[in-house]
Amino acid sequence: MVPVYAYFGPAGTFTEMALDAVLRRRGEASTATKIAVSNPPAVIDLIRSGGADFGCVPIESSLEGAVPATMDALSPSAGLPRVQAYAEAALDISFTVAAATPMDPADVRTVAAYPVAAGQVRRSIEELFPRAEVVVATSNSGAARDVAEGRADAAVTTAAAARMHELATLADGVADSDDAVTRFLLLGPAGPPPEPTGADRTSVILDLPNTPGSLVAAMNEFAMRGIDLTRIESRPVGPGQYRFYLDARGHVRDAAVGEALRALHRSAERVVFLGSWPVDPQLAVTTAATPPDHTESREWFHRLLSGEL
Ligand SMILES: O=C(O)C(=O)C[C@]1(C(=O)O)C=C[C@@H](O)C=C1
Repeated sequence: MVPVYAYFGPAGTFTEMALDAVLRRRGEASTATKIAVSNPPAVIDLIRSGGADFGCVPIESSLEGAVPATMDALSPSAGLPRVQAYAEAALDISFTVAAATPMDPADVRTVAAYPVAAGQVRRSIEELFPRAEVVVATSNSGAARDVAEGRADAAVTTAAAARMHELATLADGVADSDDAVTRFLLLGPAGPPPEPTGADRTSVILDLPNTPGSLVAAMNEFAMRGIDLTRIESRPVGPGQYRFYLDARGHVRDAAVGEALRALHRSAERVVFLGSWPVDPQLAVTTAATPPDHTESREWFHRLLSGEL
């Protein structure tokens, strides 16, 4: 059976481009069945209910930070199955501003933009369209549809969505920062992680006891084993209470990472394993310290127990 891949749509979003990049890497670009879903939590729900085999969602923008809707949906509430990440894709992000027909920038009064996108182009839009007001769209591709259907004069969108809706490009390569990158995850149901590649990322969600030092202690399980943390986020779960999301360099099958996770399981109220997967080559860092080799110490310990030493 051909796997079904859900993504945050409609067609023409950056999320679809990220999914296409992952499918090309997996050699499935021409065979996969793709279905567009209206928001990231709905993609995750579809995986949990078995309506899709995999799903692609944005997780983090280098300018706007975490995508809260994705983060919250990743943490399963009681009784719901865990989802797991199997791959990531990083995309350089710049936007196309398009209108139904070519028009004078001074005549643009409303610009439809998805809020995460609006945050990445605020200054550029003020400069390009000084008389425009930004109106909310449901996605980057949805912004183009808003223009095609007459709800806004111009859209902050993708080149693909502008083409799909036969819009006229007013500006291309629009971004307040020229090094904006958004990272996307390919999610699926819980299962064995892909083989270690030597440049992997492992991600966990932690519910920690509300006691002094519990977060420091959790981070120290990585630090003391020489494991580099690449991301630390929190999301509120109640007044003054937080859930923590930690990404670490390495694979759960690396002895050091496995030991850190087992230690967290002993001390945390809940550890949700979000997966181990290859880092997108664009984000690979070569300077990180190499974790100490745990194989030798484990063999030493086994020999000690067996009385060989
Ligand atoms: O995939 C899209 O086009 C989206 O609308 C999502 C999204 C995001 O939520 O981060 C993706 C990339 C850009 O950073 C802006 C928006």
